Amino acid sequence: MSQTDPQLLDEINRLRSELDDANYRYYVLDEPELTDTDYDRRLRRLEEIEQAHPELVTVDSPTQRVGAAPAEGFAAVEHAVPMLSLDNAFDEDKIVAFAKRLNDLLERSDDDLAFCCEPKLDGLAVSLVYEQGRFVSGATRGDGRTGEGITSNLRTLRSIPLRLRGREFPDLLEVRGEVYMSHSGFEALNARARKEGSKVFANPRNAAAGSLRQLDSRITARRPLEFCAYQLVSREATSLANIDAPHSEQMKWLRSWGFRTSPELAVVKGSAGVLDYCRTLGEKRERLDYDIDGVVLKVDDLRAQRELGFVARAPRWAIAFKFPAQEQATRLNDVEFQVGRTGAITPVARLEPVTVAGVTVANASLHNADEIARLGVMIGDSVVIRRAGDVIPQVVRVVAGERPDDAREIVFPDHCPVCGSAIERIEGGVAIRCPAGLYCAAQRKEALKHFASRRALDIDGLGDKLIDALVERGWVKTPAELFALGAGDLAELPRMGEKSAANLVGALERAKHTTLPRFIYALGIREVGEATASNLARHFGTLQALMEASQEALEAVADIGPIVAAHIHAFFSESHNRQTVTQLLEAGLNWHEEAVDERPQPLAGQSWVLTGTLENLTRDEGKARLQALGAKVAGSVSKKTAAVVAGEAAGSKLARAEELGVEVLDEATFLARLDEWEQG
Ligand SMILES: NC(=O)c1ccc[n+]([C@@H]2O[C@H](COP(=O)([O-])OP(=O)(O)OC[C@H]3O[C@@H](n4cnc5c(N)ncnc54)[C@H](O)[C@@H]3O)[C@@H](O)[C@H]2O)c1
Ligand SMILES: [Zn+2]
Repeated sequence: MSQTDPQLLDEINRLRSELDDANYRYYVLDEPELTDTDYDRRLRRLEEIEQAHPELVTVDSPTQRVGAAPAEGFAAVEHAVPMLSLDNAFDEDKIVAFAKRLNDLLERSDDDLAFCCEPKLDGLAVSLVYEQGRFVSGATRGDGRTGEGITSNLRTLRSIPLRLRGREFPDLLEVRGEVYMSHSGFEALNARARKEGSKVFANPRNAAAGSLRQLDSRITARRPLEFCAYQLVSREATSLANIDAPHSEQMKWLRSWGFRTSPELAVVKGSAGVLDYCRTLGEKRERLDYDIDGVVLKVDDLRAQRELGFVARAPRWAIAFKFPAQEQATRLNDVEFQVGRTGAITPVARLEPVTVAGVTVANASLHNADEIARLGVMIGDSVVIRRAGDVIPQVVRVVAGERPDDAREIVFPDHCPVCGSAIERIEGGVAIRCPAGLYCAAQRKEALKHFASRRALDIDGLGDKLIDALVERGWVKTPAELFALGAGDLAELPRMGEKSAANLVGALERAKHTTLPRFIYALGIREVGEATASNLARHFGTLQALMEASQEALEAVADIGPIVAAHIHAFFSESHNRQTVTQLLEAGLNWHEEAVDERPQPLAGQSWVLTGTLENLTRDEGKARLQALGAKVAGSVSKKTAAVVAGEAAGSKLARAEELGVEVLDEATFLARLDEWEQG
């Protein structure tokens, strides 16, 4: 036996220990550190060396094994038929070579073998066992021979039938498939986690694995997991005519028994058909609402499958064509703060451009300060970026051990990077925003659209497109400038004749005479809707008094809590906003300050309760109309309640009202009374 190069032995040992480590992190902890690309590169290198030196292959080498041993805490479940991995093809040549190899083994002369192609879902493999059509046990793949018993967790997935449909199923049946999480489910789960400060997952695969391998199945039940079946493993004689039916046929049986199978499944001929399928699905990948990392192609003919058999860790009759990875590592060059259309300020990562799943990525979202703290990221770090479908690329983690000496802390601004207004901190200081909606260039369009809208200043003819054009031309920077527009200028805009220009000038002139509630609402103060604007106007009487109100004074207003009070206070504390108000008054906006108090308040001092579903108006509208008449709207019924409005399917509140003898109005009576009161 020849002497083996000690350096090569070193490399083998290092690769094996790195891969063992990566497997443990990936399959057991659901917290990989390597990107899949780095993992695959190491595995391929090890395979290469072992191929050249077969004498160095050991049974426990990562090239010979599947997954990782089951984690503690779960019952070990032995698989009757081992659950294997798949061989990979990273380029088209390898597909052609694969088809050729099979044709040689099967002694076929033409490249026209039928393959069943399916997306390779990026989740985790599970096995489900059915006895007499009932789901009796389910397990993860584990190390291929022994998996983790997770029956009660799997029972919570709605796409796993607990009883099979129809009758033509074997008495003992094993079905395999992938448990995964859709992009939308994943985004929703992470958004909730960010809000609650709980664990944020790096990608849908980790989220699916972490959710499924919970010791408490109530947690699994709340996670948006799906199951897609991809293999029938029958363990027993069956009443079905031909258990050797092609794989694609068996997928149809699974569907008839109530399983979901991939809608993309197709049977194609030869390597040309496969490559065609892979290219088409590759283009479609972007539009799917779930992660796929490639295409699995399986020989469709079961007898041929049996003839081909298996190698150490994978069947010989199937291969996975891998798409470009959705995660890549790159350098974080800088962090900039972007002001959104509605004033939310978000940190954006400026990256060393990197190709992720076929697209160059130079920016990624960092969400907020909490997310940055969670990631522990600094400028200069090497970070892993993930891009999937049309979701904005995300920074999912920092690559450990690669922080340069000159790495810098990410510092949040205290002034808006666009307009310089003092920043407002909301939601416990996690989110920040620029409160100068009508002043800030980043928010100009949205703020003006709101300002001109029907329930605000109601400027007839000033639609969204027109506002976009005015802002883009730089003609209108502040709302006051709207009132300086001349008919001559306006007539030059696209789709504006002289007549409509003159009409708009007239509408602007009319809009100057408004009411205080409309004016307050038009300012676009965060969380100040129409009802709150009316309450503020009624409470303070004048704009001046509102602008000078302290936080406590604001909290004393009906239905205003500390958060809304803080928004209002921050708004009027910002000098740019005060300047906007002054400019509007100078432009001629006016109202009768007393007008608000002149409205009748026949329900002053009364407490009302709305319950059930109303047909002709929303709860909020009902509430706003009652408040405008002076009533308070409460959430529970007591002896002091003046009346209860009971809509469709009213429950305990209606019962309580009846018990206390409180007056109950149905919707029709309520609407009729409202009309009467409002007309005075
Ligand atoms: N980043 C890391 O540290 C790390 C560690 C371990 C593994 N990995 C990743 O996992 C891959 C290896 O994982 P693997 O051993 O699970 O094998 P695999 O992902 O290459 O293929 C086998 C698996 O494919 C899945 N699959 C999806 N759709 C299928 C279909 N239609 N038919 C059959 N199977 C289908 C099943 O879960 C099956 O177990 C690596 O290539 C790497 O990308 C990454
Ligand atoms: Zn700003």
